[in-house]
Amino acid sequence: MTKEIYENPDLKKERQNCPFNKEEITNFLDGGKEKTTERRQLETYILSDEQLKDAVPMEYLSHADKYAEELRKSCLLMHKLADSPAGQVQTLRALMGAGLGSAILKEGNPIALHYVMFIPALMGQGTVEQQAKWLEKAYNLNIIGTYAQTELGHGTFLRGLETKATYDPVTKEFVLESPSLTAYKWWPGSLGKTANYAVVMAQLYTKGKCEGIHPFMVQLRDEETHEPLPGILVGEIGPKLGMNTNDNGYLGFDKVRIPREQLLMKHSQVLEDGTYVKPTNSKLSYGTMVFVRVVVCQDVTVNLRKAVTIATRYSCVRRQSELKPGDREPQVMDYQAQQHKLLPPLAATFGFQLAADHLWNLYNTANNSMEQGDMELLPDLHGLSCALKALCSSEAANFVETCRQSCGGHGYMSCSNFPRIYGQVTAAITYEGENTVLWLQVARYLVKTRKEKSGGLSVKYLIDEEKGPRTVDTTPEGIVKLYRRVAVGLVDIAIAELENNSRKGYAPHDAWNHAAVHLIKAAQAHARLFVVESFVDSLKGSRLSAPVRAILSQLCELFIIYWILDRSGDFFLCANLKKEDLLQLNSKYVQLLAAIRPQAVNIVDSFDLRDEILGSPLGCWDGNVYQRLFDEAAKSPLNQKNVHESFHKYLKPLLKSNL
Ligand SMILES: Cc1cc2nc3c(=O)[nH]c(=O)nc-3n(C[C@H](O)[C@H](O)[C@H](O)COP(=O)(O)OP(=O)(O)OC[C@H]3O[C@@H](n4cnc5c(N)ncnc54)[C@H](O)[C@@H]3O)c2cc1C
Repeated sequence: MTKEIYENPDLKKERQNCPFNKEEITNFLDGGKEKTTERRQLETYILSDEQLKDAVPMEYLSHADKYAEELRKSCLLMHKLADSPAGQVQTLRALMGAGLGSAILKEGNPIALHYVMFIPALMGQGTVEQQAKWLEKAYNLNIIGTYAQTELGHGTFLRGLETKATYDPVTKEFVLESPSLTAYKWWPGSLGKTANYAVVMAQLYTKGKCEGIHPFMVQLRDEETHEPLPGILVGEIGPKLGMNTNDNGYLGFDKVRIPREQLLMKHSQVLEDGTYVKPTNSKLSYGTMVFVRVVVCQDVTVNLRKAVTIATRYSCVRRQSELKPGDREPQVMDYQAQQHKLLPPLAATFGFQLAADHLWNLYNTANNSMEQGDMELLPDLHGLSCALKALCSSEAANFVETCRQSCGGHGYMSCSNFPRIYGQVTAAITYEGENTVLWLQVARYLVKTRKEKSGGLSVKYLIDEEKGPRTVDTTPEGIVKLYRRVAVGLVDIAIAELENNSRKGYAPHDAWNHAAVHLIKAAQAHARLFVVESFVDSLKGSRLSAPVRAILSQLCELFIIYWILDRSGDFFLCANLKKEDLLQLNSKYVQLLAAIRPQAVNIVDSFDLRDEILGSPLGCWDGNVYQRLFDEAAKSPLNQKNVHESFHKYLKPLLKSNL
């Protein structure tokens, strides 16, 4: 007899009569049927290993024990790589990401930086000889590295970094020094306890002149004992909002000597006599940055999918209050207010992924021309990747927090997994380029393009003016036009502000600083235009069945209207929007909420996120929320005895003291 699998009756009902094929959406998101099969095989291979499961939930371990436990699992995963059904590269990508990887390494992977930053830095900055010397060792995990750039005193402003590497032509060595407390490296992941090597960014001094920031390969710890080498002062920076087992660290240098050959010399060199040879092209490292930012967009999107799945399933299980007097309490998902919280982030997961895919395709096209020596497309792509990274991370962080709030009190439990998901997504606002700083870089590119009438593909709309009457058309294609008008209009407002500041007598840098609010708005509008355009165009161009196309088109429309309603002032100001248009969009929006509501569970099911990946009693496929919450509470160390020893030590004396 087969054991009947429990399924919450409300969820069961939600899943009946699904008008579209969920598997088709799964395949669409995975990038094809074969990719889905491959992913599932890999998930089964990894998640069925008992040794990779937590005996005790992470929350109950000390800071040090958490690190040790995640390191144990991380090393075990590396041993499993060789037999993986998906191949090493695919498996590594999955294990470092927000999906499968986070099911095992919930608080962060202590060796992630080795793959995410150290190896790419060696590949991007090392000469062929340098790669031959270190890459194989790195791939074989004979050495584990990190990327040490940020310091206690400086993150964004790279020219302000203080770590010094002074060339000594007598010994043909560089001398590394941290001249002050603020010069200490602070933040690099894996640096605290795990890595024994690092690519260190330092100011290069030779022949008495500073040549700016350069990458150096530095051994930090003895390969046998793991003790820090003489002159290396290294440790962990302590607990953070999230990602607590990434052992982010600090690092100082007390006159550490390294051979000249440890300057990574692919782009610039120091000759034996100390002569500095400049890089031929300053844009050469852009390619890797575009790649990393696409990965950030994909990861925050997966995290958002997790949050939306948890909140949507829970909202269909949870019944609360009274909608119709005297009736049974409704599922909270039936409140329009709840739909307004959850359906825009649900739609956003598609918009962000399609935009990231679009950027990835542009990157591959640009790479081909780069191989022919043509670097022209790269600055444009660089700008676009900054814009998309900043938009996806900040919007996803807000949406994840809304999902948490939508689950009421239970969303505040650690076991809901919202705190961890939020911790990961909000970190992406700061790393790989702090978002505000990225927005301002994007704005500089937009202003330059608009003023000089010259720029790349993504900003062509700033050069080719819209022709014809500026009517308002609320079809998806018409709405794209409105976003375009807003993007152009906000750039013009920022330029006017800059000119106004100049007229007031401000120096250019002050004029820029005093226009920052407008500049950032313009950059954000540019990023939103890219997402909206990618979403609309991708659906037009795809070979989807009619039912899948119908639901994705509804999500697309909902999302592009949601952003207009949220920022209607910009559309009144720049896109010729009238009160009647806004009212019409408002009623379209609420109609779409009602139309999508019945399919919300089916859509999140099509994300195909296993319970282990969701890691939340609120979001499990079976909807057995209350039993699972109780099971989680039973794991609390405070529940192992009826009376805790602290009662006798502290509470009882107080109770008996007759104060
Ligand atoms: C989870 C996590 C992991 C990290 N991992 C690594 C790592 O592996 N290796 C590494 O080297 N670093 C790492 N970092 C550091 C990260 O790269 C820096 O935190 C980031 O570059 C921001 O620098 P900062 O912290 O010095 O902030 P600051 O630059 O001091 O920024 C502080 C505030 O000032 C604002 N600001 C700064 N400059 C400007 C400007 N020009 N105009 C307007 N506003 C400005 C910012 O917007 C921000 O609001 C990590 C950080 C985090 C949070």
